[in-house]
Order: sequence, then C-alpha cells, then structure tokens
Amino acid sequence: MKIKNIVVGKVEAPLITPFKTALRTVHSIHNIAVYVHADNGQIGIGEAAPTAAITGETLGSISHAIEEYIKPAIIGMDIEELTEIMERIDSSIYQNTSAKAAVDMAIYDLFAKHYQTPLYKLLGGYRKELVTDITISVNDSEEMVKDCIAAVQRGFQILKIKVGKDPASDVERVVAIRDAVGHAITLRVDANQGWTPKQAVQIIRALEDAGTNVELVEQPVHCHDLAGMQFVTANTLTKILADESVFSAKDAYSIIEMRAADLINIKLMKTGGIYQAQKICHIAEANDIPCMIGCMLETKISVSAAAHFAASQKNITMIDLDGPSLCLKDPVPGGPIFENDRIRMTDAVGIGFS
Ligand SMILES: C[C@H](N)C(=O)N[C@@H](CCC(=O)O)C(=O)O
Ligand SMILES: [Mg+2]
Repeated sequence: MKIKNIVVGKVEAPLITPFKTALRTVHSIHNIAVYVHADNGQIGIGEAAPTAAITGETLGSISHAIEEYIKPAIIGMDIEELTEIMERIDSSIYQNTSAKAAVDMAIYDLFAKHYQTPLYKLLGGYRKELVTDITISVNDSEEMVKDCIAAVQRGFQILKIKVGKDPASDVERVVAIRDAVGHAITLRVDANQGWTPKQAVQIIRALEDAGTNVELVEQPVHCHDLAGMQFVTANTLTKILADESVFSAKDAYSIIEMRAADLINIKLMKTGGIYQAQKICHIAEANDIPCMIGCMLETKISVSAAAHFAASQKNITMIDLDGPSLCLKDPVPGGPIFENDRIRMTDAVGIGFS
C-alpha cells in the first residue's frame, strides 16, 4: 500500500461554552483535517489544532508545512516502511508539531487498516476503556462552581480546573469548588504557566493547608523555566505535572534529569504524533514517571487517535481527552465511543472512521 496523495481540509466544531485558560479564550474550533490517500483507495484521517499560544502554529502554517515540507518527504512511500516514514516526517521541517501529528495519525490509521486491526491493538492493546476528566474554564468562582456542578451532573468524576489568569483569587476558586463538589470528586488544577515560581509555591501550599486534596497541579510556571518547575516540585507536596515544558523526548529527559516535575502530560499536538509520543511515554516509564494523555482544542478525529495511543500504553494513567465533550457536536461519525467520562475502544479497524 503506497502513499498516493495527501489532501488538507478543514474541520470545524462550535464549543458548548467559551474555553478560557491563562493563555487564551476560544469560542469555536477551527482545525485542519488531513486525508492520506493510498494507492488501493483507502484513506487515513488526521487532524491538527492551531494552538499558536502553545505550539506557535496557525491554520496557515499547518497547511503550508504539510503541503510544502511533509507531503513531498513521504509521497510514494510504502505504508509498511512505517519507521522510515515517521523519521522523514520528523526531519522534513523543524518543530511544526501539530502539522506532523495530523499526518502521523493518518499514516497510523492507514497502517492499522492495512493489517485490518484496530489501531490500539496494533500498538499494544493494553486497555479497552478510558476515563477522562473534563476541563472547567477559568472564570469567577461562582461561575466555575456552577460549571463544576453541571460537569458532575453530566457524569464526570474528575475535573480539571483552569487557573493562573488571576492568581490572587486562585486559592478562593479551588476552595469554593471543593466545598461545592465534595471529596468524592477528583480535582486537577492547570495554571497554564500563569504563576511565578514563588507564587506557585505559596498558592499550592495554601491549597494543601485548606485541605482541598488536589490530585496534581499542571504547568505552574513558564514552560522554559525548568529551574522554576524544579523549585515548585521540591517545595510542595502536591504532584507537579509538566505540560507545555515537554514537547519532545529530549524535553522529557531534561525534566526527569532535573526532577522538575513528578508527572508528564503527553499531547500528540506537541510531540508531532504517536511515533514520538511513544518515546516520551517509555522514557518516563523507565524513570517511574506516570503520564497523562492530553489534547488541545481538538475534535473527535485527533482525540480518537490519542485515545488509541493511550489505550495501548500501561504508563498512561491519567486521561484528559475532553475535546469531544467540549464540542456541541462531532464533525464525523465513527471512532471510539465517547459517553460522559468514558471512552470505549471498538473493534473497528484503524482509528475507526470509515
Ligand atoms: C482541552 C484540554 N483539556 C486542555 O486543557 N488542554 C490544554 C490547553 C489547550 C488549549 O489551549 O487548546 C492544556 O493546557 O492542558
Ligand atoms: Mg495543560
């Protein structure tokens, strides 16, 4: 099965409510869809999210990177040469990780279709069901409490609370949410780089003293401030999770070597796809660092690829694949079944879209 053509399109999905973090506010998803056509008529599908604030990519840059750099590097190759295809995608252009991720997952989709197997089974088939958290946008405490109660009523038992936009009120926000939802609900906190290292230690210690029992704090300080991440990790009891600080296997190695975090969040849009994500997951596993699988503002297309990857890996112990739950509707039928906080893998071949 040879790669005959790669076609770039669009995928759009309105959000149920505006998505707000310390880095950005988004009202609707406008992403890139990628279709890799094989010479036997089969098609692999992928998606890229233009998260300029995190990966530096835009709709224009993603489509240009695919058309002008990634496509010429792999056109005509046989799908069975998977490792060589992945190495060529990686070296076709520096960074541009979401563009690479869209093509990587479409190739994996074709690869699994070629072997008539669901992708997660081909990758190792570790589990059939995932339990995801859902993200609560940063707003004033009252609105966040309402959003948390609504999420629990929808069936979510793990809430990922966005903070970091207005640090002075962050402790109050999390305490109000804990009081409202009770202790049976797991709370994760994501500052999206919004705190200074000293602020982070002060806020996390205050959350600990208030008995909020937060499971983890994600990316407390600026992504390049690994010394700051190390300072926060060393001076708090709560687990610290590196997100924007880890794109590549080398980044993961630096975080591990410096003990700058306890946990790592892997996102296909940061790694450049499944091939590189496996490397990070395995480096972390070898160093007893459990990983989260996360997503950007992505629809069911790329989140399904991430679900297949997560279902194949023992070391992915936390799931933040809530993109489809934040959308009003899915742009395409098929793929794993997303129902409240459950993601169930099916026996459909590839990623599961026909
Ligand atoms: C959507 C997901 N739960 C999430 O919060 N992802 C990112 C932010 C993504 C974005 O800005 O698109 C994260 O920081 O974990
Ligand atoms: Mg994050």
